[in-house]
Amino acid sequence: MTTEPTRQDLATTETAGPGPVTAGVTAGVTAGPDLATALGAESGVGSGPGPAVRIRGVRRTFAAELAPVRALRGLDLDVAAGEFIAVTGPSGCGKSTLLNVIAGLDRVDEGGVEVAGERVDGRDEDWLARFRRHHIGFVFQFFNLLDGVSALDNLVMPGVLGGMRRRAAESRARDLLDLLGLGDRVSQVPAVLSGGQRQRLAIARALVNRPTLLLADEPTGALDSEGGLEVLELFRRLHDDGQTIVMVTHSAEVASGASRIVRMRDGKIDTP
Ligand SMILES: Nc1ncnc2c1ncn2[C@@H]1O[C@H](COP(=O)(O)OP(=O)(O)OP(=O)(O)O)[C@@H](O)[C@H]1O
Repeated sequence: MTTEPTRQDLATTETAGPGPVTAGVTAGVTAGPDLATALGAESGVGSGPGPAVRIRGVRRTFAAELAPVRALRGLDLDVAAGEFIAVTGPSGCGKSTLLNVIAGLDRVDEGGVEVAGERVDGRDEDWLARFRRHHIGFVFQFFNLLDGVSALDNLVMPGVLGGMRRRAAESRARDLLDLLGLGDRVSQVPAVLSGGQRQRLAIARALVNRPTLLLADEPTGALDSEGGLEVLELFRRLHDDGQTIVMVTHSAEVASGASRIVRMRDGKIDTP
């Protein structure tokens, strides 16, 4: 049976704070004082006094041929607004499922998920699609870019879908491409870009609608070490400018660039 915790259940539980930044890296991404402006006023703010993400008692079990797979087993997690957390843990411990649940891409069987002060679990698909458009930027391991269209249009399309007029979306897209060191690539298709450039393009796309929360599932997993460090450096800049980021990674080096490392084991948080 599914049990629904009330908003009060979620709100009355303790909130974890951000930890120290543990490491720094350098890479060839264009630095710029305008990044905070480009991100916009909504970035990094859980649009309310509470944490950006608040998860309580979440369970998610998948049907499987042999036996049900208990991917999340009563998981609790808080992410403060402006935090950059790295989620690590062995293969199959539930990291991607956790991201999907935060984004409302997967449902929960039990427990509660709040993002930017809004209850996400138990919503219908239309509500979730709208919510994601305004609050969530998702970065995937294999980029998930539109192959047949230019770098610019890869950004303009989600901007227009997010409610911007085409001209405004184009202007925002150009700004982001400039800031992420892709200003000379606007009319190129993803296929001619390097892996690192494709991932930067995917990050730019995720930022178009000024998301409250940037979620990244193994964003450096398909890149060589230089490309991976570039992406990490970019995340650190975004974090410095107030962007809240939850990143899943297998790499200890990449994880050490986050402001807090959260370890998962057997569908739960191992280190709160
Ligand atoms: N849609 C699904 N249907 C069935 N089982 C699933 C589904 N999604 C995930 N699982 C299972 O749930 C468990 C957790 O999967 P998840 O992808 O969240 O783990 P992970 O920690 O991200 O793993 P990895 O590090 O290998 O990517 C795994 O055993 C996986 O096979």
